[in-house]
Amino acid sequence: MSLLQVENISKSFGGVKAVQSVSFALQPGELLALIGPNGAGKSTTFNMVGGQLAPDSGQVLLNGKNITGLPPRAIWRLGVGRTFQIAQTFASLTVIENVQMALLSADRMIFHWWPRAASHRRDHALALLSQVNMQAQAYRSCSDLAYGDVKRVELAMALAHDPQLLLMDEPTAGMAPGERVALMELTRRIAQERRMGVLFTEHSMDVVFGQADRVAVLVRGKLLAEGTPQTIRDDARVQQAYLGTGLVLEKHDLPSP
Ligand SMILES: Nc1ncnc2c1ncn2[C@@H]1O[C@H](COP(=O)(O)OP(=O)(O)OP(=O)(O)O)[C@@H](O)[C@H]1O
Repeated sequence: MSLLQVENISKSFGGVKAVQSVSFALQPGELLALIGPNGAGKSTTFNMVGGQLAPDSGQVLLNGKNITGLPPRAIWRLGVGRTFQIAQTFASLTVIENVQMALLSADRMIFHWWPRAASHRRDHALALLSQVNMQAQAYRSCSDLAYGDVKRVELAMALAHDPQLLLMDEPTAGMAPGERVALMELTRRIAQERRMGVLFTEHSMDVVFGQADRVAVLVRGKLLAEGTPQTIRDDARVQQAYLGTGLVLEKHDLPSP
């Protein structure tokens, strides 16, 4: 049984068929990149998995359980974490306090709020920070961190409720090329260690082709191709789909296999 099974999901907005009968699966420990030109249906697909949107038809299964159309909080409770295009941390709190807040939420104690967070599961928070190599900066304010470090804190926060599946919406947006690859290498290592699946949308081809185990390509709402980075980079239909979009998908720009 797959960790995530997406079966023929579709979504229209008025007359716009944003996603049309898209299917794919994701296994534990695997990184699957969802790519495609602007308006291809990536965010819509992503939001149907996370519960922000309900599909018009089709279904989403998590470990065989039908989660189609459940609200985001219920899907999160079932083990689906999420990070956002713009990192969601509290700038006024320290790094460790941010992770402690995430642990309070995971423990259903969020309404205890401050000052409980300061003492809540400090060791666990430090262990999560050490997984993202941020332990040494635990007591710094989040507002003092470089953006790449904020993204790592956000990753530690997403791990606080021990997700089986992590949804990452353009995780490397706004980051420098070296930082992008480092963040996704770290994510990849954590995913393998925890046997956590990762579904991510991404525009940076160095990240997609260097880090994803598999790549799914959406074009105008349909799944055009799905396979290993090698298969996708050699697929003439994918090359064609990217022509004229302003996005680069050329062999000389991609890392060697
Ligand atoms: N809430 C909405 N109302 C109306 N149309 C929408 C809505 N959300 C998305 N669409 C349309 O659905 C199509 C798919 O959009 P979507 O945002 O899923 O694409 P995307 O691949 O994520 O694009 P991008 O890379 O630009 O973020 C587009 O034509 C978009 O205009």
